[in-house]
Amino acid sequence: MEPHTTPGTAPKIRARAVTRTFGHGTRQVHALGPLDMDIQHGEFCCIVGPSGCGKSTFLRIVAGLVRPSGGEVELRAGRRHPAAMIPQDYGIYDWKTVLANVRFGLDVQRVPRKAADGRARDWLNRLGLADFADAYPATLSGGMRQRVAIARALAVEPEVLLLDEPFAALDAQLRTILQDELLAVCQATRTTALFVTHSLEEAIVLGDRVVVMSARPGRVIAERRPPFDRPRTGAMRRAPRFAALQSELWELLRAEVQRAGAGAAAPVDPVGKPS
Ligand SMILES: Nc1ncnc2c1ncn2[C@@H]1O[C@H](COP(=O)(O)OP(=O)(O)OP(=O)(O)O)[C@@H](O)[C@H]1O
Repeated sequence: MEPHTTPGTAPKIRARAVTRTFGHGTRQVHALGPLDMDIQHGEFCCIVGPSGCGKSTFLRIVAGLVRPSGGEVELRAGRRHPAAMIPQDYGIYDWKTVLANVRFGLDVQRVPRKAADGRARDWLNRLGLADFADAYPATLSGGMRQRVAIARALAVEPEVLLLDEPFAALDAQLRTILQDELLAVCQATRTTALFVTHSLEEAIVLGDRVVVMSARPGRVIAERRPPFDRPRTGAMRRAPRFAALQSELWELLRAEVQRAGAGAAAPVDPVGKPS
């Protein structure tokens, strides 16, 4: 299986010895690291790990929202096509229309209004929201709000997409639909993506690579490459190799949670396995 990456080029994201602590003195929490990670151009990299191990912290460091306490992160994205983040709570603005939300990043980039509207409408079309351009987010379902967040992030044509459990609040059916949509879009645009999830199924469906983190402070303890060719379709979920990899990842995480003791919570998910 070949990941849809460009070989021989410098990594799009390069993290070296990244650590982060929060608080001071006896209240200090060592949240992350030291962590090393390279994410290649066009790669879709999923991160799984016990709850509280520092996944979101790492993503926020890559996004430039949190400073690392030690080490460094290099993100190679141009000013015209920056990194875009989709946070857990979608981060859409309730006082703006759907169209204005999707156009938001383009307004920040000072793209002229007509062009920005055109691009925003194009993404609304692609994500099935064309009829809701003038609606306000409060009138939308959770899945539609999530689509708005995806459309807003993709409208700036980011070179790097950072996603923090974007589908966590959705029901299983909608989650599957949006996974497939995200997969299709990222494959078509060859966007580099770093995706944090608690769901092993989601990680295998979407990832060229699944990185497993230790309990807090999170470090990389394993990585696996789902053995499925691209373009992938949702049908891969029924392949025996899919279930085998899901079980393998589950065992890795279970062992890590046991090693770390009761302080670390197991991930949710594998069908047929305890959560
Ligand atoms: N701003 C903060 N101030 C203090 N502690 C923080 C802060 N942000 C994160 N932490 C702590 O750092 C640790 C890692 O948190 P983080 O949210 O990165 O974990 P996570 O792996 O994303 O967790 P989950 O899977 O449950 O979402 C946790 O112990 C958390 O309480």
